[in-house]
Amino acid sequence: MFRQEKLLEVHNLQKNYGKKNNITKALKGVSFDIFPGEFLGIMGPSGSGKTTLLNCIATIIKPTSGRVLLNGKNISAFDSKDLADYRGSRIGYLFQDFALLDNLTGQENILLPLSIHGMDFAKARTKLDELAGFLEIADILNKFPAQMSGGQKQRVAAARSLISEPDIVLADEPTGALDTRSARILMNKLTAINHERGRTILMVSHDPNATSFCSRILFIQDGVIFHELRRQQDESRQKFYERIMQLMAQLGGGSANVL
Ligand SMILES: Nc1ncnc2c1ncn2[C@@H]1O[C@H](COP(=O)(O)OP(=O)(O)OP(=O)(O)O)[C@@H](O)[C@H]1O
Repeated sequence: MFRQEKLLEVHNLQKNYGKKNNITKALKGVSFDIFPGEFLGIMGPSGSGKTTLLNCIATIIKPTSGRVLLNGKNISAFDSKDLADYRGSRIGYLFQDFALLDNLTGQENILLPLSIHGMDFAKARTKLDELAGFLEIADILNKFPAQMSGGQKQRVAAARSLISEPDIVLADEPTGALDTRSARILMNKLTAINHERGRTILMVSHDPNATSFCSRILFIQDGVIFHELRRQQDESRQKFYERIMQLMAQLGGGSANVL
């Protein structure tokens, strides 16, 4: 029988902050797999460990114990060259607050990772033009972040996260700083990146409107994954949203309609 290879494996990840009498156990043994082409959401309330989990996968922070494997390779065993390649090319990162450099234009922000990791200029230019068209940011490429709307900034950040054609895009509350309309535009773009381009996405969010775009959602609370929801084939986003809300009703309230 055909068995799909796992793209990313998270094995029993634990992360403690602080020392001795003042320890916060942010992750208490988190395990899951991501398959190529998935759009996986991680949902959980504030302080449940979502950003900690994403930052361990991105190697921004070091887990206390446990392993993360990309294409079967343990990322904590990478030498400095493999680690630079992993951070620079194999993963793309989308932050809630965009993390654009204020003194660089949109285009310069997008191309920055490539100039650090040395992609061929002509290839980068072609890729930039293609992404700018797709993300509808072609007319703001020469603007500075202060001259862009929140939605435009996040689409520039999305282009930056995709320019190196990473194996996986890690998104941390990418709609958190956006109004409802900009959030929906961004989520539609991320969905198209996933559906039409087959790019794998791991997105953490506490917002059911955002995660209703995902194909599967893991729920985390107090550093532990406790439930999984899978979007059925042909299930509408409204129906999936309602199932997310039903589950969340056990933890708190919410609105019955997608935004
Ligand atoms: N650098 C740190 N030092 C100490 N404790 C931390 C640190 N970073 C996070 N924590 C704690 O770890 C726990 C998990 O935090 P984390 O930021 O991963 O949660 P989150 O689910 O992303 O929350 P939010 O949705 O509010 O961003 C929280 O109790 C938090 O206070």
